[in-house]
Amino acid sequence: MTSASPDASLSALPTTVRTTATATATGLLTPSTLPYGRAEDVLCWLHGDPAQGLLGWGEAARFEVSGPDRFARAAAWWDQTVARFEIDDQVQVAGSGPLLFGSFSFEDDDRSVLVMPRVVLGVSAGQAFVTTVDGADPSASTQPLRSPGPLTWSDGQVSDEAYKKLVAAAVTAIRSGDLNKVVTARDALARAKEPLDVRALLARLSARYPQCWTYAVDGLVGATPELLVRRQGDLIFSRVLAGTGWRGGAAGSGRENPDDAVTAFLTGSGKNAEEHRYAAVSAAEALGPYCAELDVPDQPSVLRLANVVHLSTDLTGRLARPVSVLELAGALHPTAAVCGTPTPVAAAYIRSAGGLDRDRYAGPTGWLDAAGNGEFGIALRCAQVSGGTARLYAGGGIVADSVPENELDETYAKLAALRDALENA
Ligand SMILES: C=C(O[C@@H]1C=C(C(=O)O)C=C[C@H]1O)C(=O)O
Repeated sequence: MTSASPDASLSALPTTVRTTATATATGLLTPSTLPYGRAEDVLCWLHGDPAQGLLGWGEAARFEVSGPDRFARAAAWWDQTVARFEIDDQVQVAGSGPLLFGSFSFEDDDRSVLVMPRVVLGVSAGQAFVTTVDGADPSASTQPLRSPGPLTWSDGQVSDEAYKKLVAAAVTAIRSGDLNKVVTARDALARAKEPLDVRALLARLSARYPQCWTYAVDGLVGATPELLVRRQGDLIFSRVLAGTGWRGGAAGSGRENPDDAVTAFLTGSGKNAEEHRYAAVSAAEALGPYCAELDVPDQPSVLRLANVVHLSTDLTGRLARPVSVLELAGALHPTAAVCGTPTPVAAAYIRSAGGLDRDRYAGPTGWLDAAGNGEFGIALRCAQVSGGTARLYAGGGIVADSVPENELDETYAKLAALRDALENA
């Protein structure tokens, strides 16, 4: 599925893109700068404290695509589109000039969405800038952030009981076949009386999770700790996570994991270390063919977030030839962290197990510029927001000795990121 034939969509496309420096202080790149509007209209990529990154609104161009070649088709559409622009980029930093936000489906046959905003506010390397398309007015008529008000919670497609059965079935399949690890997932639904203000969720997420990348593309909103790939010139970076510990109070589950035991559990557990090593090596194998140099640390580090801790490995490399961040994201997806191992066996198991429709959850989500530089995270710790409804997603890696109750707790700990943002925004 594409939104239109390439020629038809190109004729309606914008022609001029202009980036100028602004005096905006770094601390002012906040979601409250965005105009209030539908969840689907908010575009965001923020990281750090004070936050740097990109906020976008308005739709200058959109491309929807599905299929196993969706990354290549999106890259071809963007190259063709960019070639027609008259570009005046007075800043020349990461994210300046023509910019595309994108969010790809986990499975091949669901919808992936790419949106070029009409206005972008950015801060990169301490430099603030604004990009406008076809002379768009960059001054947003802002409104105060709106809190969601009282929420009603209900099961999504996969209830607590259904999730425990899904985990138990996965354990049986792992013990009896050639599957080593598979990532199962579930959802939960929150309903508010009024349409949700995505800006308020983003503000809460970026303040609480500065080490994560807070994102929004076409209503998919979250703060991911896992950066699938960054490409800037010939440098690449990827943060691989696998292995999760969580603090007490998995959202009222009654089963607690004491705070000081978490790191010891993660670093002391052979199972976690082995699973993590496998995830890091498989990411390195996907990136290797593109790289002249690739550094893979021997030992993982511990990434501490407000709700969970993870084993984490940062890969850094130098490309052997220029290649779009979209091609790199396509080569890495799906990683062992969100699919399992061996990849084809785990992917087939996920399709046949009758669990959750993932849509864009666990798919690559991020941005790219005219030269194919950019950043794509894995869409985790997220919700699909539409009107007053949010569908929250969470999952975890299942291995031969996984225990369904513990796995359910792990999803609660992961869901807490969005749950807290909804309840306290
Ligand atoms: C699948 C999720 O997280 C992934 C699974 C992890 C695990 O199994 O330990 C850790 C981080 C992520 O790679 C999720 O957050 O929904």
